[in-house]
Amino acid sequence: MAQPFHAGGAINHLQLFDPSIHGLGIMRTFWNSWSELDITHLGSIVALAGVAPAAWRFIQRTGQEAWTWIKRFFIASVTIPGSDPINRNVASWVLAKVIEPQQIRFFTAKTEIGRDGNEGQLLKKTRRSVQYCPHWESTWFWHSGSLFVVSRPAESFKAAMTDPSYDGVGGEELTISCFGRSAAPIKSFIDTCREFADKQAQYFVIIYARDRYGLSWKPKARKPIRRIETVHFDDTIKQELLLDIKKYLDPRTSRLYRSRSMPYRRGYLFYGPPGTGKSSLSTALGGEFGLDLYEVKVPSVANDSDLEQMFQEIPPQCIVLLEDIDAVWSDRESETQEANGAARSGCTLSGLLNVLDGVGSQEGRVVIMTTNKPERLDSALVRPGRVDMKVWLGNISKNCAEQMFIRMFTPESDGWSPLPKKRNDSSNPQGSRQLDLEAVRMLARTFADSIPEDTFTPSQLQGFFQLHLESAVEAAASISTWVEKEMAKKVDKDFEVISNRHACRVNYK
Ligand SMILES: Nc1ncnc2c1ncn2[C@@H]1O[C@H](COP(=O)(O)OP(=O)(O)OP(=O)(O)O)[C@@H](O)[C@H]1O
Repeated sequence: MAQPFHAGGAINHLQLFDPSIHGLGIMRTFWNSWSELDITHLGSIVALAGVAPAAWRFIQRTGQEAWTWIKRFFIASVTIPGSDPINRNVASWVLAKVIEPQQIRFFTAKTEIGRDGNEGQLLKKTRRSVQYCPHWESTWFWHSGSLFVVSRPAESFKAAMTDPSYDGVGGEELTISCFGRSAAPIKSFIDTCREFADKQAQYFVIIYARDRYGLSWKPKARKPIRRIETVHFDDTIKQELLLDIKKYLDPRTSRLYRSRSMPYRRGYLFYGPPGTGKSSLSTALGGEFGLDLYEVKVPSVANDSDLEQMFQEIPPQCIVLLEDIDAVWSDRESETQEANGAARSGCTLSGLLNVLDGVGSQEGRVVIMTTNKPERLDSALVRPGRVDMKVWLGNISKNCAEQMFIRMFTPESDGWSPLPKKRNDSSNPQGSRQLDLEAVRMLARTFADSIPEDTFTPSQLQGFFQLHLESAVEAAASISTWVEKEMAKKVDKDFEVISNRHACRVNYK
């Protein structure tokens, strides 16, 4: 009998699925044992799976194309650069009002640094708190009757996360889009975000610093407001300073300056030994007047154009803190300073004067310069118009030491008492006895009597309090011994030089 012809030895396609020919019988039995699926359908499924990715790519491309057209004709959008303060305002609003209520499940975790926390816990690496930053690329929400989309590129978020000082809010370019042919709803949305941020920020000062590449300003820390009363120095000078800044920030002053063609700016110099509160006072002023703080570490500035760039990007109405301003030398003093091994900034004196006087500086900023070495400053830098008020922050006076003691041990509403815990006191299971404010005041006077006038820095005294925080009585009793020990220590040369300046500070002012 003639056999059917098989081209190229190929078998008939019906025979291909004949279980008796290829031993597929076992597989078929297996399939049938747990599924109704016929093995002959497998080919179609495999073919479909092969087509699916291409189909998905097609749908995506079509979607993107459609989205581009929708954007072009039906969507308004505003892009906010990562370094702008509005960026942080919008990011905070989106986090609080959209992302958190959605109970997002995707986070980036990193060890929290530079935050106030439980000091004891911070000593153990494994106990350091973890910061969880919600991970989102774009989010949709309704606001005041309009549909909004806020998106941020994932790449810039990843880059921000590698910055150890990043606190997880803002700092990446944001694009806000809304359906409609007008950007007005977006502008009103941004106003809402700013009001929201203002309300939130009333308890915090935001400190901006250059990112690690020196390319843009980044929020470095959000510090709880430090009350100005917690920075101890001459009360009269403190009141003068507060009044001066208040008057300067008054909108009428800005109008008056402008109408008389005067540059609207004000400069302050805080000078004194290390640890006397120059940085603390600057942060406290930020809180007092609701201003953000832009920190420039002068010795780290690479060159004049970097400094100029920094100043151009600083918004109006903020504090610009130029720390360690003595690192800027004029050409004539360069050789002697270098021989002394002093730190030198990459920017020059003329570069600094240019940014202080430049167009960008006339926008209501408060410029604060700090130095430990006022004698090194060029007279051109501290002339009126660049520095309008000089504030000496020196070693602590008896009066300030007394105030500091009262602040440290004033009984608080949480039931904490400034007395040592009495061991085995069964009548008082919590071991605390109340010490009223009058008793604290009396101890403060005894304490201050033991402190020599203008000898220790406030930070040294703070160090002492850190050892005796549990008990006002113990602190008052231990101070004489501490003073003796500290006095016996070798006095640092630099301190002597600065202390001598104190004597001629009246001339300096
Ligand atoms: N006048 C002060 N009143 C209260 N606390 C102070 C004062 N001066 C310093 N301290 C405390 O000492 C620490 C260091 O203060 P701060 O950094 O402000 O000093 P500084 O003068 O800026 O020092 P440096 O010149 O080294 O930068 C802070 O924790 C601060 O609380």
